[in-house]
Amino acid sequence: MSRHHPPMKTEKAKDTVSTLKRLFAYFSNHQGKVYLVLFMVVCSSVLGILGPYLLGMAIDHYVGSKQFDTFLRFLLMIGVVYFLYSIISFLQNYWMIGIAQKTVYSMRTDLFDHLHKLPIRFFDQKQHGDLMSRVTNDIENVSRTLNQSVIQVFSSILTLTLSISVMFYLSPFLTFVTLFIVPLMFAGMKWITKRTKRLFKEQQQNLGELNGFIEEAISNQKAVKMFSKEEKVIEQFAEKNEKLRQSGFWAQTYTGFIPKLMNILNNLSFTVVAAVGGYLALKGKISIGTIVVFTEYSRQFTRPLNDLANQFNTLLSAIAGAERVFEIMDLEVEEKENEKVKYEEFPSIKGEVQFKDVNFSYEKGNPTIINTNFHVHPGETVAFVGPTGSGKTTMIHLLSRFYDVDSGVILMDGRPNQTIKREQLRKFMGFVLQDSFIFEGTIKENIRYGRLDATDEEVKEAAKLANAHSFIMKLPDGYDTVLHKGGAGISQGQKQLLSIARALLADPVILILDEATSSIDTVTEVAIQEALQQLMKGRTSFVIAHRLNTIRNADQIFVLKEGRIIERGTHETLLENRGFYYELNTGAGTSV
Ligand SMILES: Nc1ncnc2c1ncn2[C@@H]1O[C@H](COP(=O)(O)OP(=O)(O)OP(=O)(O)O)[C@@H](O)[C@H]1O
Repeated sequence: MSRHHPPMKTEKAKDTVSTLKRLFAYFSNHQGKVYLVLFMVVCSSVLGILGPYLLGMAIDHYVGSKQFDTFLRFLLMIGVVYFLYSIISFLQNYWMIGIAQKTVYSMRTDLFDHLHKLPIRFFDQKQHGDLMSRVTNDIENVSRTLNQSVIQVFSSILTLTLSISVMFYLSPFLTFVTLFIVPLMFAGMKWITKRTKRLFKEQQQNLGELNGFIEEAISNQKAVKMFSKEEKVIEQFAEKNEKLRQSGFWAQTYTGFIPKLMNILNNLSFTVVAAVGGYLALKGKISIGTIVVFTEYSRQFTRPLNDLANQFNTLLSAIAGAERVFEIMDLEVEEKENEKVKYEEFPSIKGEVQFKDVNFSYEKGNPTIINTNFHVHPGETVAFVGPTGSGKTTMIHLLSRFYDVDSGVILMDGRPNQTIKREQLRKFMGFVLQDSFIFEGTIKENIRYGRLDATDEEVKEAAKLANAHSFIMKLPDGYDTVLHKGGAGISQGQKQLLSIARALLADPVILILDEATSSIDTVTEVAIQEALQQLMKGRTSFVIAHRLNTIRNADQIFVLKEGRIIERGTHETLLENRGFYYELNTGAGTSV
């Protein structure tokens, strides 16, 4: 079956407010701590404002009235204020990191859980690297922002409000002079952020695409080498890498403008405040202490604006990341499609399967399975044969409800399969697929995957029935030999024997078998054939058959062509008919 990658769509501008709301909803699970952190932020902001104010008072007492004692008392107070400020700042960050980590932990769990409930259709269409990028990069982005930015944004807003209030109290005129840079800042920031939001999203999208490509290139290394496509792959990689470089370059360049712009405005504000303040002091309108408070605040006050501007970008990229995460979480889960259906409990089934007028298409207007009818009795073996693309794998997809029919019905023991929960349905089914699924773990664990509560003895029993025991015993650690992902280190045939053992252990009522096409040495081939006979015994078996032996033993053969069953019968009757099946067998047509 081929995997289809639709071209990446350019993403629409999304709803920032609702994304933020959803992010905050995650916070509400830790309400107590959030309030505590907010309280601390208030304390640290007040202390941060108090420091310069006290410094101004100290200077006025010293310079103005030469009261050295009071001056010293003020200095001591300043020391205490800054000490408390540091302690509280540390604690607020400590608590915030705790909240942030728990929040992203929940998001990651929710996303991963949701991914597992999504229909196969989604995975068939989505680039895996892009998904990986959402589970890792995007969540990491959110995590980083929550760790650092949220507190900064809050404390910046508070500091701004407080410092402006104190400035007004001290000298409204000088406050207006200080505030003249604010509109300049906003105008500059707006100009920059308008570009950066789009660029950040582009950068993340390009990163997702590149990751997808890398994942594919690495997992298909053999094929790449076999077809000598290294250069082509490197070329494609370079193209995607270049795209990422460009979007990264522009996103970072524009972001880099922000601190520079702030710096210029900062210095400008400082100069103006010093000049106008000095003039007012000379005129006796304000004290030297007030100028000190203003110059301190003008920095205090541009710093939070500065921080806000810096954090704004981090926030934007985190919001873009969160949006991408929520996008996946909003996709409909498999079961939800049929919320209206009343599910029936099925303790067991006999294995009778019926297709009634089944029609199905992956894409509208392009039917893949057309008007299909058949009836399979419990314990029968059915072989699907037909040229490539004729719909054999799709039949398996429908049987296992990876996809649901568009019209018609599939009956299991006489009941529509859509009234059986997928999870339960798949418990009745066992799968032995072309690409034997081997994960990193011991042989024992790999076989036990079929039924997790099986004892060691049962695992061994299944391996014996599957003709796998003897090769396992020849491995250095026997059943405890560790296999690597994909089963590197053991042969194709041995992998198949393991997956047969796994299926035997699961003891399904219905067996789905996608026979491997790869040729295997005769001894292993015989072992596999025997093991399969053992496995199919007494079960309803659906086989995408490639081996003549399997086809010959089938009770019913369905010959598929372009989504229709065009012939059906046993091997002998079909050969006698001298139709399409006969052509396939004699090699006149496409091979089976
Ligand atoms: N996920 C999918 N999305 C869209 N079209 C698909 C998808 N999977 C398969 N198809 C298309 O449906 C048709 C039937 O595919 P299917 O995989 O069932 O064929 P097959 O008989 O199993 O072929 P093969 O012997 O090559 O595995 C093909 O035209 C294929 O391109």
